[in-house]
Amino acid sequence: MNRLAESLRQLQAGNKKAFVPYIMAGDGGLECLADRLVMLEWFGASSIEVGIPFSDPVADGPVNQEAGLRSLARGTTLKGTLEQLARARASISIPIIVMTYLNPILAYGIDEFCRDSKEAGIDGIIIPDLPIEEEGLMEPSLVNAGIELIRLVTLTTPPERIREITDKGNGFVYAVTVKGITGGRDSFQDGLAAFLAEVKSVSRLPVFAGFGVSTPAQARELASLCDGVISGSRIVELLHEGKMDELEELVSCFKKEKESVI
Ligand SMILES: O=P(O)(O)OC[C@@H](O)[C@@H](O)c1c[nH]c2ccccc12
Repeated sequence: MNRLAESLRQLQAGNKKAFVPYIMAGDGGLECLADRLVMLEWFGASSIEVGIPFSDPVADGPVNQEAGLRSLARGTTLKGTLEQLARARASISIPIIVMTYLNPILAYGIDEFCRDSKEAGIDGIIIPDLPIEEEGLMEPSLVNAGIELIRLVTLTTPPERIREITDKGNGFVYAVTVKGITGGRDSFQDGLAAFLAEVKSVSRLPVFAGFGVSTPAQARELASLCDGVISGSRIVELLHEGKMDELEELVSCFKKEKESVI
């Protein structure tokens, strides 16, 4: 069983919610990536989503876009990121999920990317601009490398397509909770509870929800409707501003809850 499947099994067995922080590789310098991953695991992250900077990140809001630009300005490459992830692998045990648009993979070479990702100990991958109709392009190499493709469903995905998407793979499904791009929101969209209930009812996979989670209270609210939450822009911001106490408070929000119950 791969690390991601095992982690999902443990969460379910322990009746625990997952908290998945997203960070931009190379923001703050690629040399600090491994330390940041170790810190996030220590704070209580269940998995970590690592973004590859890209010049045209269509799903990203301003905070993530700026982090990507800072990272690119420092010369971050996909190759360099995979090397740092390989180095980090020895020090962390939780799953690593890479988020990248398709173009950097095509430029790197699909087979080479899957091979090097496997060697780096990457467990899953999110490719927001790869529709399921085009997955054939990547699938054999990913399967060969034992890397799970994490697929997205959104508020506008019709039910039959949600079923089709969640019938695939052995990871989790990423339920996007807003109509729009990544970034903080004051409140969640109307109809969100019904949407997540629908995804949960058709999905054989655990359902993780993301987009717009910036506070522990929002994370708890959302987690009551699904199996885990993903938080990106706020994490990126707190790291950039060096607000480590607040970062710990957010990342550990389910861990603390659990401990205080005991
Ligand atoms: O930033 P938010 O609103 O907290 O959402 C998570 C998000 O940043 C992260 O999962 C992500 C970053 N870039 C993406 C592109 C597509 C899908 C997801 C993402």
